Amino acid sequence: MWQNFFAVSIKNSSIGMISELKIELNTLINLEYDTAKLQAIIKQTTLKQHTDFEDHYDYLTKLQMENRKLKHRFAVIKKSITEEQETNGKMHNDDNLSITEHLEKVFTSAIANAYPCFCNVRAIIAAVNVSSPFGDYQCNNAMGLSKKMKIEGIIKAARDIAVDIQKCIPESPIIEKLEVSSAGFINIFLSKKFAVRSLTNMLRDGVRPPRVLKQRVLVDFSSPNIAKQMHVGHLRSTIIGESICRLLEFLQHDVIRINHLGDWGTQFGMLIAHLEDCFPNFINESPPIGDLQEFYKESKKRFDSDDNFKKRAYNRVVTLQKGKTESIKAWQHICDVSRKEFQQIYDRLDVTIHERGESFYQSRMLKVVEFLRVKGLLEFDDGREIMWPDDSKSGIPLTIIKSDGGFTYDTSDMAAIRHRVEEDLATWIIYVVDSGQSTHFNAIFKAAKRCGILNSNVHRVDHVQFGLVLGEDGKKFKTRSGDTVKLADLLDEGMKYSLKQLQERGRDQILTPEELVEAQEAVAYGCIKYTDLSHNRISDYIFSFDKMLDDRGNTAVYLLYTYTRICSIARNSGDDFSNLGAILDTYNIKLDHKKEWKLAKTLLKLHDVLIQCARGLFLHYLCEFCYEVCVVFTEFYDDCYCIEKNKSGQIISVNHSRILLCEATAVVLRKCFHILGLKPVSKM
Ligand SMILES: NC(=[NH2+])NCCC[C@H](N)C(=O)O
Repeated sequence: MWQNFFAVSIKNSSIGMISELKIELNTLINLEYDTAKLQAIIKQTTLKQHTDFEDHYDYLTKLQMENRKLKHRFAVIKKSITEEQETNGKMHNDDNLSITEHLEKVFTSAIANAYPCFCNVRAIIAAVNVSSPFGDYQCNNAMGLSKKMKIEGIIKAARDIAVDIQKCIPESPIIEKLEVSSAGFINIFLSKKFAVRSLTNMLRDGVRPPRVLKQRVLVDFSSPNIAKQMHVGHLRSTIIGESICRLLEFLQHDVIRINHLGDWGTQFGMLIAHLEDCFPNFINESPPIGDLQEFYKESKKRFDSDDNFKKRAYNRVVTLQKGKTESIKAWQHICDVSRKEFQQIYDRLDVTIHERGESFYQSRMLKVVEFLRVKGLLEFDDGREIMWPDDSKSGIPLTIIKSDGGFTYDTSDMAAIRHRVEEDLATWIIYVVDSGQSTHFNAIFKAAKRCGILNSNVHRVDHVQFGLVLGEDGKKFKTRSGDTVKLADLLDEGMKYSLKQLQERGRDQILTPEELVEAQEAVAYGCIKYTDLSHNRISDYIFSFDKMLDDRGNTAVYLLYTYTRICSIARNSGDDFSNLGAILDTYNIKLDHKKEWKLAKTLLKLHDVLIQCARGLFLHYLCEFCYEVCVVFTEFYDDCYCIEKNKSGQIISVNHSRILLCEATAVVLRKCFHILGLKPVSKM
C-alpha cells in the first residue's frame, strides 16, 4: 500500500518534471528554428549582395553566439529527459500497458530525442501479421518526417531518419531487436523473454486489464417498450449493450447499466381504460392478461372506433400523470406483464440491467422544461414549444412541449441526459440504439451541449448505432407468415437447432443430460450473440441458424469446440490445473518452436484488441481476435505435440511447457468469451 503510494507520487512528480522540461525544450527548439530560418534568409540576401548585409551580419553573429549557448543547455536538458524516462521506464515495466501503447511511448520519445523539432510527433506503430518475417510491429514515422523536412528545405532519406530514431531507442524489456528497412520502416521484434514472463504472469494472476483512465459510464441499452413487441432491434441492443458493459467493467470503469423502458406515454390511457372494462376487479386481484400484444390490439381497435372509450382513454392519461392511485395501479399491472416477459429473455441471455424507464423522468421533465425556459432556449412554433439543437438554428428542432401541452421522446431524453450527468455523475454516456434514431440522438447531444448540460471537455457521449437484422431473403426479418418474430420463439428455435446439431455429432450419447443441456444452451445463445457481435455493428446482417451453427469459419460453434479441445488436452495431460502455481514453479513456458512463438505473440495482442474495441465501441475486433487465436492454436497443435502416445494409445511423454501454452490460450479465450457473452463448456 505505502509502496504503491510512493510509486504513484514519484511517477506523478517525474511526469510533471518531464513536461516542464519538455516545455522548456520546446522553447529552445523554436528559437533554434528561428535561427535556422534567419540564417537561410541571410544566406539568400548575401547571395543577392543586399546592401544591408552588414546589419544582418552583426545580428547573425549575435544569434550564433546565442545559439551555441542554447545548444549547450539543450544537451543538458536532453540528457535529463533521457534519465527521467529511463527511471520512469524501469518503474513502469510492469504496468499493464498494451504492447502498442508501450511501443508508442518508446518511439515517441525516441523521435523527440532524435529530432527535437518533431517533439510533438506521435509514433505510428502498426502490428504486423504474426507470420511475417519482418518483425512483429513496425514504426512508420520516418517516411512522413522525411516529407515534412523536405517542405522545410532539408533533404534527408527516410531510411536515414529511421536509423537516427533507432539510435535513440532506450533499452526496452519488450524489444528483442530492431531493423530498419530500405524504405525507412523500423521493424520491431518482440522479446521472447518478455512474452514468457507476460504469459506466466497471466497464468498466475489471470488476465489483468490494460491501464485506462477510469470513468463512470452509463450504458442505456435494450430499452423495449411496454405492451409492444420486443423486436430483433431490441435484441441487438441487448446483446451489444451487455457486451459493452462487460468490456468496460473489465477495463475497470464504473458502469451503470440502464434499461430506458418505454413505460410512459399516451398509449397507457387506452390500455388502462380497456383494463378497467375487462378486469373490473383489477385493484384487488392481479389481472390475468395472457397476451399483452393482443390486449394492446383490442384496446387500439376500441380507441379508433368508440368515441366514448376514446374520451375515457384521454382522461386516463391525465389521471395517470396526476398519479391517481387507481390509474397508477392499472399501469403497474400492465407494466408487470411486459416486465416478466422481458426478464425471461434477460435471464436466458444472461443479461443484467437496471430498470429506469421513461416514467422515472415525469417530474424531471417539468424541471428540464423550466431549466430550458429560464435559459431562453424555448421558442414557440405553431402551438408547440421547440428548441434548436445549436445556435445556427438549422436542421430539425426538438419538440419539448407538444401543442396539447404533453411532453415527447425529446423531452424525456433531455431530462434523462441531465439526470445522468448531474445526478449519476456519469462522464461517459452510451446509447445503444438502432441507426434509425441517429438524428434524434445527434439533436439531443447538441442541445445538451447548447444548454450547458454537457461539457465537451468533460463528457463523452456515444450513440452506438447498429443496422438491421435481415431474413435469409435479404428483407426485413419476419416469420414465414409475415409477422414480427417473437424473441422467445427465436431463442426456442435456436435451442432446437443446437440440440439437433449435438445429436448429429452423437454428443447425446457421450454427455450426461445436464452436460447436454449446458452445451445446448451455450451453442444456441452463444451463436445468436456471436453472430450479432462478429459483424461490424453498423451494417445489416442476415439471420440464419444454418450459418450460425457452422463449425468452420468465424462462428461461436467453432470457437466453443476449439475451447473444449484445449480443455481436453489439459485434462489428458494429467497436470492438476487447480494448482497452477505449483505447475508454474516446476515448468516454464518455452517458445522455441515457430508455432509456439506465433501462438504466444497472438495471445499477447489481447490488450491492444481490448483497447481498440473500447475506443470505438466495436466488438467485432474481439471476435476476429478470438477466431485468430483459435486458428493459430490449431496450427500450433497440429505441428507441436503436447502429449505423445504410443501406438496402443498410452501416454509416453507430456510436454508440460506446451500444456502451459494451451492453458494460457484457454485463459485468454475465457476472458474474451465472458465479454462476448459466450458460456465456455469444458465438454461438448
Ligand atoms: N434514451 C433512449 N432514448 N433510449 C432508447 C430507447 C429506445 C426506445 N424505447 C425504442 O424502443 O425505440
